Amino acid sequence: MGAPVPAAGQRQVAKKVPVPTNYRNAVKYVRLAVEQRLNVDAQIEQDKHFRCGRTLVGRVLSNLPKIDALYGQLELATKEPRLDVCMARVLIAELMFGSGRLVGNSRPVECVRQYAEQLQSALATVEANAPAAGQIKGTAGRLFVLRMGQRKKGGKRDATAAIAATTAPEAAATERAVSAPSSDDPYTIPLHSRQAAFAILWLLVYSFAMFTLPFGAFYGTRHLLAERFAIEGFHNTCGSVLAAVLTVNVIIMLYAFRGFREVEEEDRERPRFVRLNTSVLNLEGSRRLLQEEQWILVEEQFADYRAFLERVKTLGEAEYLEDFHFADLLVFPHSAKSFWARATHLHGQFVLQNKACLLPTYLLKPTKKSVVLDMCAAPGLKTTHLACLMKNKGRIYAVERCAHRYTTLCQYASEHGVIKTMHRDCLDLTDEQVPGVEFILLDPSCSGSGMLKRQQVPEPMDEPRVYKLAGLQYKLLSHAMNAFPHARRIVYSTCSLYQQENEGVVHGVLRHNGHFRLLDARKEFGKEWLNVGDGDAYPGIGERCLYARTEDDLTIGMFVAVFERCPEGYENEVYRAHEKQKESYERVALRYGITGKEGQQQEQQQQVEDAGAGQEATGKGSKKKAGGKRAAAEPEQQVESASGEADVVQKKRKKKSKQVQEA
Ligand SMILES: C[S@@+](CC[C@H](N)C(=O)[O-])C[C@H]1O[C@@H](n2cnc3c(N)ncnc32)[C@H](O)[C@@H]1O
Repeated sequence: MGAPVPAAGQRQVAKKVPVPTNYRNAVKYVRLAVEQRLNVDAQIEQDKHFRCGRTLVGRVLSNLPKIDALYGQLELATKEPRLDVCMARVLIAELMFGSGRLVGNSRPVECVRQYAEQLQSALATVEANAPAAGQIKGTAGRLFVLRMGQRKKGGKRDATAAIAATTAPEAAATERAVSAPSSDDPYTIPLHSRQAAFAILWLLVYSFAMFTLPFGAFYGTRHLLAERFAIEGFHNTCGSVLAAVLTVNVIIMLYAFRGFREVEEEDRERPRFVRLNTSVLNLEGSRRLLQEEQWILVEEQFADYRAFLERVKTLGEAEYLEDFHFADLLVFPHSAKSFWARATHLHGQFVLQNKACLLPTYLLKPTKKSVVLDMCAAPGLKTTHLACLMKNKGRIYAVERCAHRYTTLCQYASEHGVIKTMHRDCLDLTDEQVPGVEFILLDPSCSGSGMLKRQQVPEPMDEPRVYKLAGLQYKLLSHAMNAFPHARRIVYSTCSLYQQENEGVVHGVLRHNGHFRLLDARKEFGKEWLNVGDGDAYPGIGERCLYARTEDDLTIGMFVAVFERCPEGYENEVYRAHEKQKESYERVALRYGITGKEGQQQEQQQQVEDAGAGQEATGKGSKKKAGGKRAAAEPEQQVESASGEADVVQKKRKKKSKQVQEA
């Protein structure tokens, strides 16, 4: 088998290296599927010791025609008679369509490895000869079934579809065509249309049930009670109504149950993110550890972020990816949740943390040995990530005011000498207590509307609460900008999707703090990112802030804004515009003999009227502009509310407005 033959008289003492268990197991199932035409799906599912079975076996079966073509083209049957054909299939699949490398030095592995280059060049010919989508119409009915299976089950795609394909070799031969349906295939129904059709169908079924079954239950029970048990009158009616009510409730429960099931299905697309604790483990080490746990690293290259996300959605149950953006983040399928819950022996090296939470820490970009302040630190996931990014050098002050959360923070921080925890209110903090702070992370309490649970069971916005939170967030951000004279970069983040807590707060704070400016977070990030804030409602602000969105990024919802101290003598544009406006208010005030703030009220009123007139004249465009102005005015109002001035100001405004009208 290609292994060097020992020279005459030379004794060979080489120990026989065993073939890795995963490969041996895969060979067993491939043999059953290919030679005996068995559906091994259920068997693999039950084989708890072969967790990566779906991926390994699926990979062979879904590429079987190409693998066999490669096997034939290289004449492996004659050149390597001792190499078992199923073993060859598994190893070629791994090498050409899987991780791209083989584990260990067993003889079959060494044997296939030596053909790696030849296999690579032969693959181009084999792929060129593979049948195109147009050629598969004869088996289109079967392919339709395959597509349904592939799209619906996501992570289970490989094995299920491939095993079905194995039972029909002609269908398997078109695996490539299956994964890229052609527009001229009449059997392909777009996924969204199919989902909508099913939703409507189910709705019809339930409404039909709702309008028929309770009546059936009512009259059936009435009849039964009267005929069989001779119960008439009031008792009969009670029994019949009870039966109808029970039926209604059962239907409602079934409907709700279906809803929960759908949420679970959606969950399945969401990955489990795991961060490396780079203080104790590097990427290479993580690969080794995970391989020992039978995880398979998908080493594909992605053209862009969207292509990566699509691959994440179809991760096999034993596969994982290294993240597209962050080198210290790994992406596992949703089903890995239970593995990570059990794998307590790995919790020191790996940290369960959502990808969105890495945006603020990466964007803070603390330099080596710098002084960082994490104003709202507990439980400390971002703090410990900062410690890793800073390679445990410099100083991180981690502040938390809530006692029990502070205890958790201390536990997390205990491994990182660079973190100094402080149990206090960060609004009382001054530069003397945390000397020389240059970088500030502010991740304050928020409504949490971006958390998955809140998104799955949406509830209406609690406006007074959000209003209050925005006031507090404004106060904290203002404090960050003013209490620490050496602060040069501030990152503000929330796990809220409400603009009031995000762009609104940023706008309010820029307006009153000319010495900090808002950076373009997308540019600062330096990599492809999909979502930014609302630039229509908050021009010059929205488009500079980042959002992570569950529906796109498969993460929790998160907002991030990055501020930088302005150079000497420079003030941010929002502040300058506001100052200019204030001057114009003062001029109005002088004209009418009222105070500056009241002048502002007059001017704003005039602007709204102007916008209204413009809207009438120009339609939609002007309406948007007016909306933008109104939205932009919100944080100002929130600040006033936070300091308890709002009512007084309102009353004064009304009174003076009346006076001016009279004048
Ligand atoms: C969203 S959590 C922070 C999460 C944390 N950054 C992480 O990634 O693990 C907000 C925290 O800020 C704390 N907090 C809120 N206001 C505070 C204040 N004025 N001073 C200190 N901590 C505060 C809350 O108790 C809460 O633990």
